Amino acid sequence: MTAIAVDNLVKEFGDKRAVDGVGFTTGESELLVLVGPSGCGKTTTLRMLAGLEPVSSGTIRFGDREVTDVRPRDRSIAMVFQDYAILPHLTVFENIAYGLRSRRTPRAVVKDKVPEAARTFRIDHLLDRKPRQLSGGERQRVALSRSMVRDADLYLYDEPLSNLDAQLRYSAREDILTLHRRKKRPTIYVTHDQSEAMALGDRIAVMNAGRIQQIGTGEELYERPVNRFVAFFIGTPSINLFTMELKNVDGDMVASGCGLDLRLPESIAHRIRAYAGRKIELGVRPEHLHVPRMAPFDVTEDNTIHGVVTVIEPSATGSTVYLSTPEEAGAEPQDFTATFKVRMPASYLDQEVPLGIDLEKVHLFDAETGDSLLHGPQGKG
Ligand SMILES: Nc1ncnc2c1ncn2[C@@H]1O[C@H](COP(=O)(O)OP(=O)(O)OP(=O)(O)O)[C@@H](O)[C@H]1O
Repeated sequence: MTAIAVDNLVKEFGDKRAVDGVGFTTGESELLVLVGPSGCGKTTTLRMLAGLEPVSSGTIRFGDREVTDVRPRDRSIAMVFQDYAILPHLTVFENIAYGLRSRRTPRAVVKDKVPEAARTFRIDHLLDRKPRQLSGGERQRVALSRSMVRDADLYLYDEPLSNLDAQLRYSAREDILTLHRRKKRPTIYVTHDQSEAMALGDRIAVMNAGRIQQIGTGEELYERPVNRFVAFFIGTPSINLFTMELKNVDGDMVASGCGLDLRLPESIAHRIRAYAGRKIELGVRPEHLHVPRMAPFDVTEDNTIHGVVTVIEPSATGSTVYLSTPEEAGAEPQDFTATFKVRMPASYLDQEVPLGIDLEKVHLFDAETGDSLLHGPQGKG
């Protein structure tokens, strides 16, 4: 079976570099998600893979075969677009069969495969309908059925769920995983939604400004982001970032700033002594802030942040609490977020509370470059 290898892919539109040296390989049955903010070059990368957009430079290989300049129809690709590309004048059956017919598939095969795919996606009772008689979710499943009937070397999805409401999106994710598990072929899935990326991807490539910032499993990206961008993009609510200075205080490494002096544990300190005197951003994920009496570690003045509670938002699993560092802390107040597994009573609103920071789990980034001091090319982890 075919795996995909993309090397140093560049796309320029005039003097705009939309894709700037993208490279990755996929496993033979891997689902790789490209995720990133609007305009970062995801769709352009996908269109180059499909052959719909010529590359400015770089190579694309499907297994042993270089396809960089091969026409789209000779690439053996099945693609599901954001707008599903469903033909309004054809019935559901004919829409699903479209790719097979255009490849001159024998009638008997079409007659078998189309209802089978429609059954998989629970639209077999709609085969005679026209697209205008379908709901958004049903149309989306027509598009999935159409890619199901094809035996392609590569499956591509461009934000196929963005037109669906939240509930349908969850069930459609399952449909996509069903299709992927049946096909066991490399699949590239584009989305701007990090939670969708986490739910679907075997691995995730986070893109920004035309480049892949990091590729890894959801867990790797979440726990070991190589830079501030990845740390901030992955995870909801986003990681809290505090601009601070690293100090060596009698051999201890202390992160100082925003009214805080945080004594970093030796597990982190020994990796960053060379950075003493440098400006950093300290990243704390909202779930790594703890009410002192419930913290799984000792809360002391070396790991405490004080915050005035500004908003308490109940969530399915507890509460999300928005806070601001108190004014008298000797620095500009800074907003930050904490998530708790329990409901915080409304009586805490406008109150100042101490929270323990799990310093074993913090992230440190060079304030200038945004690179992690702990993970990736600059770090040792
Ligand atoms: N045909 C084109 N001509 C000129 N510029 C283009 C063209 N297609 C894309 N671009 C530009 O290239 C950049 C990347 O676009 P692309 O559509 O790949 O981003 P994206 O990450 O998929 O964004 P979105 O999530 O909004 O679809 C954008 O700045 C876009 O304006």
